[in-house]
Amino acid sequence: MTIEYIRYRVPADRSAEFEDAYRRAAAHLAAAPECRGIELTRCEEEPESYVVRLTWTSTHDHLDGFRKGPNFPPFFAQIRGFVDDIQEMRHYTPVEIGDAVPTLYEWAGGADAIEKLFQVFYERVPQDELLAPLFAGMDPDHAKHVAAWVGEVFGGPRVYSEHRGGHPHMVAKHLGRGITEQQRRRWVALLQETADEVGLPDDPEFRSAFVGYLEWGTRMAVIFSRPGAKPNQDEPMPEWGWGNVLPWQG
Ligand code: HEM
Repeated sequence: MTIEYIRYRVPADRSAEFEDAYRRAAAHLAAAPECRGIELTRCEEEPESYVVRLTWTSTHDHLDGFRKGPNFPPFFAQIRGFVDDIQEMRHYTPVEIGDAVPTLYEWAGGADAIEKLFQVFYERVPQDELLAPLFAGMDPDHAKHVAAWVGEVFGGPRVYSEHRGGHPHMVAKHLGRGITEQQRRRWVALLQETADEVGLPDDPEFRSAFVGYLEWGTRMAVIFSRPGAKPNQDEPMPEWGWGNVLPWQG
């Protein structure tokens, strides 16, 4: 993850035009898989100063992917008139200083809690008539692997990326499996029941983020598993957060 800061000094009589240009440009960033977010801020003390904060999957993805890809020309066309107003345009690497808000991984109880969830879940799967056939040849360490994946997605250590082939490996494991909508729903329902059974936090904020990920992830798994599906295996690892609600304060 790389943060790019672009600092502008825009004369007051062009500020509305500048903000509109970025509103239009943002649509082309939204279409780019390399871009994970954009924020435009205006200085309160000196309204001529603006800072654009762009989150890229990596500096390489920005420079070699986005800049050379189809979304750059229409993006740049919107903001090219303000290039001379740029005062700084550089990439920054986030420095780990701890976070005021815990990750979903920490809130869930870390690696032990997530492993227990999937251990119990995959003990139940072979007894479920809809799911059992899909998992008949399951790797004996499957629960551990899925726990490593989910832990990483929820903000935990990069175990799956570093030791299990990351996103491309996970995608490959679903290819050609033909997962049905009924099976997807059963997977989600059984995992939620298991979450209750193993005592995963049940506050509304955590559970809404958890179920949000399950809905998204299982629907992606169904898409990957369709006959002839050709998913983009270079997609970066998903990163899941709290969404619109912060952790429960009691
Ligand atoms: C959030 C949703 C899901 C996540 C995070 C997930 C995660 C994973 C991961 C990480 C693997 C590869 C494990 C390894 O490295 O060996 C995998 C494999 C697999 N997944 Fe999923 N999956 C999801 C949904 C589903 C659903 C809905 C189904 C079917 C109902 C499914 C069926 C399978 C099967 C059959 C395998 C291969 C198991 C084996 O033979 O080892 N997945 N999944």
